[in-house]
Amino acid sequence: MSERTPAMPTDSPPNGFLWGAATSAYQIEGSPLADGAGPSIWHRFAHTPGRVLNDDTGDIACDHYSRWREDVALMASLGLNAYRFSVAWARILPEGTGRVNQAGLDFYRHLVDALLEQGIEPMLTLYHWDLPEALDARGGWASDASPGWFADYAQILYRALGDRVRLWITLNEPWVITAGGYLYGDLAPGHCNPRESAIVAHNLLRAHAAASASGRAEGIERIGLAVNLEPQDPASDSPEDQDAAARRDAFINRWFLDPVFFGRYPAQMQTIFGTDWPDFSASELDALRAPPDFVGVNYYSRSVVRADPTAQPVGARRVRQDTRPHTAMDWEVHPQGLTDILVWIQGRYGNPPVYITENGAAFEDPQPVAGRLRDRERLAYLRSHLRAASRALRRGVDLRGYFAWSLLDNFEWSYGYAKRFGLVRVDPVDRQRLIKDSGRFYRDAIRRYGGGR
Ligand SMILES: OC[C@@H]1[C@@H](O)[C@H](O)[C@@H](O)c2nc(CNc3ccccc3)cn21
Repeated sequence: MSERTPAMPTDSPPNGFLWGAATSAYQIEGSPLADGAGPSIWHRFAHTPGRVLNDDTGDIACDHYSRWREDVALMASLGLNAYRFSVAWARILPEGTGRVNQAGLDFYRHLVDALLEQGIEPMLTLYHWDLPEALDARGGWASDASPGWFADYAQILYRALGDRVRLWITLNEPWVITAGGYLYGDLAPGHCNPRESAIVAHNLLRAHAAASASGRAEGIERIGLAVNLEPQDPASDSPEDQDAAARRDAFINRWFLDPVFFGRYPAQMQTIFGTDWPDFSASELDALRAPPDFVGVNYYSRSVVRADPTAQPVGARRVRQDTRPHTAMDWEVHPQGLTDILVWIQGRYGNPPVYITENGAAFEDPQPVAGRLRDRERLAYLRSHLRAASRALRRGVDLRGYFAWSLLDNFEWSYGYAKRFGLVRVDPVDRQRLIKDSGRFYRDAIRRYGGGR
């Protein structure tokens, strides 16, 4: 099969299937303080020496804030019929609450209108990690007031864009927000405090429920939650490794989905956090129950897990599969894990509608030659994972769309610009866009199997 022939599933996805790409505000926009916007925790974090590789910042990023018209045209040239993006909260509410910055609302309204003119369905993420700095100064997600702040912000956007945007996501990856920002400290705001992290996770769940309720009140019908999911395969059939994999499964995959679907935390959370786990009342737990209208699945890889009492707080660690291919993030390439996790959702949570809201890979790209960039590894990753998604469809998973991560090479958080996930190259000097071979493959696959725009 040649690289150009999209080796896609034999059976086409259902009618209305979305073929998209995903980005987030701080990673692509640049101009973080333009037109009245306030600073976010990522603006502060990236400007703190030593926090981001090479001290890179999102001050320019992909310059999408200026180039958004060009980027919508690029999406149309790829044949996308959907685009997932996030709104920078501090562009809308520079102080996080109170005064609304009309220029911020105008930016996103123009973007949405341009997408719709091209027949591209917008999927709007309300929060993709960039909390307004002013709210972090008031306790951030650890504050009991944070769910109310978030619901008020969401309501402003529902009222401004609810007549144009049909697909909404409250939070992107509450697990990463919690673990990266408050447990391990490698992401903004850079805290390392287990008890605080458990409170933050609880407030994020309260915030999802509050923003879902305020969306219902505004007549919004499709509100989802995007979660990073990662199958946890035990390294051996020993009870110790089986238990370790079960703990890490609860910690990563069920910490947030069980509460929103069942109104309870996984039993292992008490074991993992010990005395740092708060004593939540029955009513506090029941209030977390807010089943999403769809689950956004962000899938990249799986983990093979071995018990390790020194690897806290879970007592488990990943075992690198040295004989298997890995991406530039050192994540194993394991497409079967996508099928497995989609079937797992189907069985555990009652076959809810699902979108793959992120799937992609960073690799060391070759330099372009004669206007062509041959990113063979990323193309192969994309092909194998589209096939994996097709296997899930054949198993009856209610899969409604696929969003490649990412449309553009962009700011990869604490890695800065050193890791590139884009289907489209962004030149580090002049930000010129160049569609890579993986982007061409995706375009051909959409032409061949998509319903078209
Ligand atoms: O790392 C690639 C992307 C990132 O650019 C997105 O903003 C974010 O939504 C995202 N989530 C994951 C998967 N989960 C993850 C796990 C541990 C640390 C960081 C991310 C990968 N990615």
